[in-house]
Amino acid sequence: MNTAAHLHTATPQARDARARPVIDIEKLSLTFETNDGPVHALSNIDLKIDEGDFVSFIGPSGCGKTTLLRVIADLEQPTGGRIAVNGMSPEEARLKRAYGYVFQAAALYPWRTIADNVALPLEIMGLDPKERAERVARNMELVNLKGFEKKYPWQLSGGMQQRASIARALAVEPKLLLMDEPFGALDEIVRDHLNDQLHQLWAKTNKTVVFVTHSIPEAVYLSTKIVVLCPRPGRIYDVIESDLPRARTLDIRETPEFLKVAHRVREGLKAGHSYED
Ligand SMILES: Nc1ncnc2c1ncn2[C@@H]1O[C@H](COP(=O)(O)OP(=O)(O)OP(=O)(O)O)[C@@H](O)[C@H]1O
Repeated sequence: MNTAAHLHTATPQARDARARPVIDIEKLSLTFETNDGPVHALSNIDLKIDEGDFVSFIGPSGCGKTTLLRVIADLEQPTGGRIAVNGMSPEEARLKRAYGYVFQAAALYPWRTIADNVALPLEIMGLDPKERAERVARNMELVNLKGFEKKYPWQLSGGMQQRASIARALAVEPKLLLMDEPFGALDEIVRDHLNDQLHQLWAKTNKTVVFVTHSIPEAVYLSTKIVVLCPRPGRIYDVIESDLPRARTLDIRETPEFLKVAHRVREGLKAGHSYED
């Protein structure tokens, strides 16, 4: 672990905020009671995420990545342990709209234009039309969708639809962005492009991002911290503090430093993997 290098490259705001983690999880567990008996989705999870961190959850299918993200978002209730989001319970954080959530599928309403999809949470919040229009324009520009406001979702490519769903999550102006495999269904080239854009967006806005993925290069390219999970029960196998510079381009994937972090993630995945699956 290279905490010194990590702090050295953090912005001043990120350093100040390190006093209190954005997400603080202690001894958290979650067991689903099913007809086939209990499923131990999460067991004994300890994790701290600081402001400005980009944290990826990676691990084999069923290791609890989505469940952990949903616990942070107050979409699942833990059965044991403690979790605080911005010093509050996940429920309080949700009610205060402390986070934006991006799902695996873009989930845009086909009968609304892209701009109207991005505006939807702002309508629900009751923002006046002028502020709404400003926020829609600002966030569509952030995800490079300027000029596509009047299009309908089906007129856009999969990658553009996913960018629109990111703009919708950003429109509520959360400091925390929770993303569940947002690029999983896209081809490699589009995914590379969106990884690059997401990285730039994160660097520009200094948001805290929690990101679920199955892809080692994606996790290593995007993250300041990589959490490797393993299944049955779902638990943390390794937490890797990346010492790659915060300013990166996709070329970094060819460097020995990148390959070293990727190797450690791969070793963690192998060790925690059951080949009976
Ligand atoms: N609502 C539920 N009821 C019962 N079991 C559930 C429920 N949600 C998830 N599980 C189980 O909890 C475990 C963790 O699931 P989860 O979806 O969090 O894994 P994951 O790592 O995100 O998997 P994937 O990579 O396939 O999306 C799995 O065994 C899953 O079947």
